[in-house]
Amino acid sequence: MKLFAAEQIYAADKFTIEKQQITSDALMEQAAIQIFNWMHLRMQGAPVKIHLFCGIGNNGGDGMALARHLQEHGYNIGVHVVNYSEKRSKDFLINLDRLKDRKIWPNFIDSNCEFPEIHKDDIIVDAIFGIGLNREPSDWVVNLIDHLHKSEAFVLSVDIPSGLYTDKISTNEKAIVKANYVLSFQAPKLIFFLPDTGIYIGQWEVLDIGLDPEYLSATEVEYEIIGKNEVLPMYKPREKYTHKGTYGHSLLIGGSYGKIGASILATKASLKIGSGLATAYVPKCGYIPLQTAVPEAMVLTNSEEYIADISYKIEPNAIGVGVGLGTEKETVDAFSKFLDSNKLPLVVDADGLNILSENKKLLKKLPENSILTPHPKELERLIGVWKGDFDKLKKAKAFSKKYTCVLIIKGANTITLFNGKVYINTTGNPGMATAGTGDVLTGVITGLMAQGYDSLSAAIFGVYLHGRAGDMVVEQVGYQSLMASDILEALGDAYIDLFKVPEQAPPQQEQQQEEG
Ligand SMILES: NC(=O)C1=CN([C@@H]2O[C@H](COP(=O)(O)OP(=O)(O)OC[C@H]3O[C@@H](n4cnc5c(N)ncnc54)[C@H](O)[C@@H]3O)[C@@H](O)[C@H]2O)[C@@H](O)CC1
Ligand SMILES: Nc1ncnc2c1ncn2[C@@H]1O[C@H](COP(=O)(O)OP(=O)(O)O)[C@@H](O)[C@H]1O
Ligand SMILES: [K+]
Repeated sequence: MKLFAAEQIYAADKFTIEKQQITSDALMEQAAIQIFNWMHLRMQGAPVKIHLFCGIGNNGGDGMALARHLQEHGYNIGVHVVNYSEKRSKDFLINLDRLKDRKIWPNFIDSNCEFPEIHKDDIIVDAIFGIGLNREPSDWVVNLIDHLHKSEAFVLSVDIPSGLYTDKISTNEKAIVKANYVLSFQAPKLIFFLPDTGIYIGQWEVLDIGLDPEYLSATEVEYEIIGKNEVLPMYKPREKYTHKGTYGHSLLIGGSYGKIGASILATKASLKIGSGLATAYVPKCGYIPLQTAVPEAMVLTNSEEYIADISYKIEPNAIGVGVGLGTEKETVDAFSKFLDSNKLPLVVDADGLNILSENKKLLKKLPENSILTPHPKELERLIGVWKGDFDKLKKAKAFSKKYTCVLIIKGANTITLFNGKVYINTTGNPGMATAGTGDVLTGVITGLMAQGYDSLSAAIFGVYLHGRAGDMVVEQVGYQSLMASDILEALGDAYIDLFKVPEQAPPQQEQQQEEG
């Protein structure tokens, strides 16, 4: 799914208004009706007090229009205009008049006013700022936001939590509304998926407000979120008259004394994801553990406790290097020598990345389209420290461009970057924050490349399947007990799940379930 920049949303807005020959307030009305329907379906006329805090721009306009619909359906509302500027938008004013026509007199709040009392069982609709925020809110608005938080009432934010910019990090975290739920118009926003800003969003949902679909599909974007719909077209089915040679040979280079488990996990993952053959290249101390733990794999050994040379006579189709590798001087030299002769794009993880960070000149030896899979600390060693997520993305993009590599930034919402584009994964959960899950990912991606997936597809699809396996297995084992081996076991389920159509309960039924 595409993630649009604020300017692209404004442009789509303008295009839709012209094409459909409607007024901008008609579009606002559509947006407000969508929010109203969402609330009405869930609240069914419940007499809960709803406080609507509306700014003076179009986000506030949405709030005013929503207030009118709520009032018409008998809801118990309080409308507060957060009067932070004299420059009120045209559609805000139209909706303010429509409220007044219905004898609803909003309470105007400015720097000198007392804030309204809010009970913790009330509902707050946050329509203070939307995607138009362009400077830090005044102190009294920050105080108001603090007042909203102190009430502990449920916060429903319109479009985005007020106080978040769409393209930079706020300097004042107190100026940002913490939303329990965000109803976002037309498409989710990038900030929902980044660690610095995602913390302000409990849950989110997209409401279709009718922006022109053709315009949106023709609009090129930098950011995309990856779910089942995006990965399904990548899937390569298995044909009847094929054999193990058809599905490639994965080579996993890594392991050192005390870290042989990493090689076991990665090697096993490459087979589990469908590689026809797999070879583990490990120091001799890994021979018996590997042959025992993964009888399906072949094992090549070198040296005793860590790898001191990388040479082999096999012809792998994909190579993953780095898990449990260690950073001994001889290992570094072996890796460097290996890079001189190797032509295959690599999957580099863990100590492979640490060696690259310590010896940046080696980066130039990476074949084009290699995949680097750093977690945030490894990324920092590669690209240096960053100031906030947007700076991180900028630096990561520049790095991926400079070395023509696919960069996978692991974490909640793992981000894959390549060729100036950014793909944000939607699977995975905090249960996966546990030893060895990254090793499994390395094996998964290597195994996909062995089967002929190009680097970018292997990265995006691998990250998706790895996270999906984590999501499926966490339902059985729980967050705390999830271990990397559990993800391995669930990889098959993640494949099968690709072809399951989600069961959608009709709204009526959904309602009954919620009540029951
Ligand atoms: N195409 C869409 O997605 C639609 C968007 N709509 C709404 O329109 C919103 C955007 O509206 P606006 O562009 O009017 O902007 P906002 O309502 O987000 O911001 C309010 C206005 O205040 C000014 N401002 C920004 N930061 C300020 C600050 N710190 N202190 C004082 N004033 C400040 C800005 O210049 C802006 O015009 C969206 O978030 C959404 O809620 C809807 O009305 C329907 C259509
Ligand atoms: N909070 C989280 N939510 C979703 N996925 C997570 C979370 N924490 C970690 N992960 C995933 O788990 C894996 C951890 O990899 P890594 O840090 O390299 O672990 P290790 O080195 O122990 O194998 C990555 O794929 C990452 O995306
Ligand atoms: K808002």
